[in-house]
Amino acid sequence: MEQDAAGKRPGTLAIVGAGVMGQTLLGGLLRAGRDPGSVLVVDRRMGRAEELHDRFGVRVVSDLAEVAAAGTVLLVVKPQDMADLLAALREHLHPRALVVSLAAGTTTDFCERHLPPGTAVVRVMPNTPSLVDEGMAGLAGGRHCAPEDLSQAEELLRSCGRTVVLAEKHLDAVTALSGSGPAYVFYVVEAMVEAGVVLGLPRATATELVVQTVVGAAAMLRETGQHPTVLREQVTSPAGTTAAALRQLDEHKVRAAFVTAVEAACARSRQLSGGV
Ligand SMILES: NC(=O)C1=CN([C@@H]2O[C@H](COP(=O)(O)OP(=O)(O)OC[C@H]3O[C@@H](n4cnc5c(N)ncnc54)[C@H](O)[C@@H]3O)[C@@H](O)[C@H]2O)C=CC1
Ligand SMILES: O=C(O)[C@@H]1CCC=N1
Repeated sequence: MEQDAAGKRPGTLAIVGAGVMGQTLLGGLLRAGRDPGSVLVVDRRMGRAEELHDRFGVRVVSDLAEVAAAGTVLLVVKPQDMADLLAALREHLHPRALVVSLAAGTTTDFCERHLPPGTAVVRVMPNTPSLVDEGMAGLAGGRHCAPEDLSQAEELLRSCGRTVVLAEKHLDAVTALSGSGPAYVFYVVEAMVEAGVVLGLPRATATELVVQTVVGAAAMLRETGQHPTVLREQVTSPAGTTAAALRQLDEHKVRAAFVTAVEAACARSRQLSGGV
């Protein structure tokens, strides 16, 4: 966001937390053309931060005081670490800083209560396919967040995938669906590969068959725009093999299991807002 001359938001971006998601976002931002010199990475594990310096050429520090130079601060630590981080960050935040939190279950209200009054906060729920620029992120702005702040956060996340802006009350559902979603897909892939091995296929062949099937099915969903039910019916010949398999999935209540699993993830996201 462009501010008046007296209070321009600095262009430097700080990523606090260089774990799985921090590295994923960093990679996406650099692939999208961001200058490594404009990115500062902070992690309390110095060894980890050094790895990222060697790999990406970004500046890496362990001292939160350095974040004061950054106009945009991405918080990518575990939800349980957020309260301590926010308390430590408070005195080091640039007065015009935009804070973008990626912590599951952590509300903008929680962040705002720990930060200087009036701080613009955006809550984001990304997912790991950002690693291959196929991420999906849901975003919601906090109380002091201007439309320009939200656009700035969206632009950051668009460097590695798609974005959707929605009311914060929906972010626990987003967390349960697309945040955790890649794990459900990997779980299904694991189960299908195991089935192939049971049927006597070499594991590598089973894996190739399943991975390409999942990629192909996902591409069909996106490219045809057809409803999944229609696409499923196209595969299901009367009295054929697919019908025999789907009957077993229904008998084992797999569809219902998915609904209750996603509900459990959503409930857990809500619980995390209490810091537990
Ligand atoms: N892994 C995933 O699929 C997704 C994770 N998230 C969210 O992203 C956040 C990070 O998750 P991961 O990257 O998986 O965790 P992680 O454990 O891999 O990384 C967290 C990093 O934060 C660092 N850290 C913790 N406290 C710190 C502090 N006070 N100062 C500096 N560094 C600190 C840790 O040393 C660690 O390197 C979580 O809040 C999670 O809910 C969101 C969407 C997807
Ligand atoms: O499992 C978790 O808590 C995080 C949030 C979404 C994906 N991983």
